[in-house]
Amino acid sequence: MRTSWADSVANAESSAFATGASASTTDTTAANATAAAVVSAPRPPRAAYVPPHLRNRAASSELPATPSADGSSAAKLAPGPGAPSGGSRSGGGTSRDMGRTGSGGGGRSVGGGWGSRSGGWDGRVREVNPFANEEETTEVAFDGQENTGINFDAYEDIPVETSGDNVPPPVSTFADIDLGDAVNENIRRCKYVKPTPVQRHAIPILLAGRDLMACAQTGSGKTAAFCFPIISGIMRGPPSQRQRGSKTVCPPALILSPTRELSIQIHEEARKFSYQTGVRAVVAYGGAPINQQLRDLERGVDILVATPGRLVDLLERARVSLQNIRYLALDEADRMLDMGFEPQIRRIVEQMDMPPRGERQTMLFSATFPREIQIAAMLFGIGNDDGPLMSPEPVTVLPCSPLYEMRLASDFLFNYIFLAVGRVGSSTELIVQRVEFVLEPDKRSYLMDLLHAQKVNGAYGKQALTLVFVETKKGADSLEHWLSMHGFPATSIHGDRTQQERERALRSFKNGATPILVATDVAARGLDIPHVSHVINFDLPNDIDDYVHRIGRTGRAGKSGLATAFFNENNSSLARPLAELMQESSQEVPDWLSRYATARSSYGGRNRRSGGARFGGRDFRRDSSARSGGGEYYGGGNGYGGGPYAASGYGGGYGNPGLTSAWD
Ligand SMILES: Nc1ncnc2c1ncn2[C@@H]1O[C@H](COP(=O)(O)OP(=O)(O)OP(=O)(O)O)[C@@H](O)[C@H]1O
Repeated sequence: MRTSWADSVANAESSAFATGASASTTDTTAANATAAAVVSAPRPPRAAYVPPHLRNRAASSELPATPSADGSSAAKLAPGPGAPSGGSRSGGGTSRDMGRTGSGGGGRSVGGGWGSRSGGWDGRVREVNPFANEEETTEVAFDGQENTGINFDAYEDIPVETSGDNVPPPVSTFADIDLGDAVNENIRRCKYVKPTPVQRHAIPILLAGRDLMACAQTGSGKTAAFCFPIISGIMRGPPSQRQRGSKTVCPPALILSPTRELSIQIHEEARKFSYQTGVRAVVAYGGAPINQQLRDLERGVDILVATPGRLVDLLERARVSLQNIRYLALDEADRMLDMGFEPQIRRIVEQMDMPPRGERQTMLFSATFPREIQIAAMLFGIGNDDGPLMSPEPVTVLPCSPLYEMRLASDFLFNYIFLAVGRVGSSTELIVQRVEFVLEPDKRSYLMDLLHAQKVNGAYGKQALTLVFVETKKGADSLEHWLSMHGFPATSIHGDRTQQERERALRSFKNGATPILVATDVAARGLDIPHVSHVINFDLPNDIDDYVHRIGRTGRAGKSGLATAFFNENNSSLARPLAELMQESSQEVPDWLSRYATARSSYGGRNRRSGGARFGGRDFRRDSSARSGGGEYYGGGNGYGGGPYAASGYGGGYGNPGLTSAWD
């Protein structure tokens, strides 16, 4: 068995080599790049905020060009959100239809059409080239690798489901979407040749101004799927406003994510996508000096990428106002709506000055959505323009119950479109999954065998990174120490490390200095680290969705990867969903795991997110039993405290205070 591990490891790693670097490969971390932007760059002179629509004009106050009559791009998709006619959008901000009606056309005329956006920020604030650092380091670290090995064909036969009213059709190429010359140039710089399936579907939906709940597999390009339409909408929209003399900024777009590192990463991506468009992205997250972030905000912000805790802080200090928000994106949305984040999210979205749903455009993205969130979206108010399909009143809502989480989701969306690329919560077949039965005391020696196999096979180095997930922060420290003592260069990331330490660890992992990263769930979601060829679940999580996100740190952007899990009695509640997931992803399920799964089902054990009967691949507005309020999920009227979810220990993952994920 161990020999087969070694083979798998070797195969996965040579395959990682063979497939080459991802489109945006770099061996510098997002944090590094951020630091480069913030620290190394010469500090630009403080400047008054200049809104995007004015930034690419000559210093003399030119009038906007006459709307272009150029029909050449008329056949292309153009953003719907508030697309103005005649280049002016003022006065249109209050109706429910704000940003909903445009079907293209008028918006492109601002400033004489996309072609006239020469790019660049206001002359007084220098925009650092987000690609410069990357190009340099890419040459050094990944010499000889080009972005040609990305196997996006692997996604081609994935079933796609969309539902909702009047779903805009997907596009086939980036050329089919009128994102503008500057964004197109950035797509080229990113070396994106064609849109991934989630991008093909989501971008037209979002450009049409519709709310969206989108689920697509890890590593399939969701970040660009929500960033491109936001950038494009901002470029075409009204200028961002700020009262003269006020220190409060009012960005038109807010992207929330659950961890600091993910926020940094999204910000880096947004900076690339918006380079020379005049759209300015700023990041704010906890653990870093707030003064620096305040100064950055003062220079102007169109897209604020933030973690919820730090955002609440900024709102309380009145340094940010949400009154002009037109685009709200929740990345890792299911996590953001989970118990741990709920108070902050509800506060941000409902209790501050953010325009209500219907007046802003809301987008929820994740690789996993528990079915309760989908059902909630259906039940409480996103059914259609006339309002909720069902009144929420008859249902008892207990805080800390899944229904509470469901209500939260529904509070955000308006007449949304549901998009599922692949089965909701599924894992890509690009990841080879192995599960080994390993008793607790044997785990370290098994791990050692795996790592030795990698070393022996000669693929141990910069381009073959191994991510080891453990359950606790203490466990992470201890395993890191143990590995280092045994000659394996390792570092760790978890919630007890300072932000500086976390960013340093990530950097040294990414650049291969310490090719083993021991992590808690703080690194489970969203992080896009090139060359992670092996994810080891040293401790399995309690929740199958967490497993999906963890293993999704490998096998990204069409590349293959390997995921190994150590399973024992302590993980028996995960046996069934794990076996199902593996089966669905065409993986070999060991007999002993199937037996565990069967035994577990026979006495009713079930992981809350698995739900046995699957929550996958469909919009729950179509589920008549749910619609009627009866059936499996609403029967009993017990406020969701028990039923299928009780057995799995709801909240046992992130709800466990021992497993802090740094969300601030
Ligand atoms: N159209 C494209 N062509 C080539 N590469 C792409 C394309 N779109 C995205 N990528 C690359 O694919 C990788 C994964 O993208 P991204 O991080 O957005 O995935 P994701 O779906 O958000 O994953 P997760 O669910 O783990 O958060 C990134 O390196 C990104 O640059």
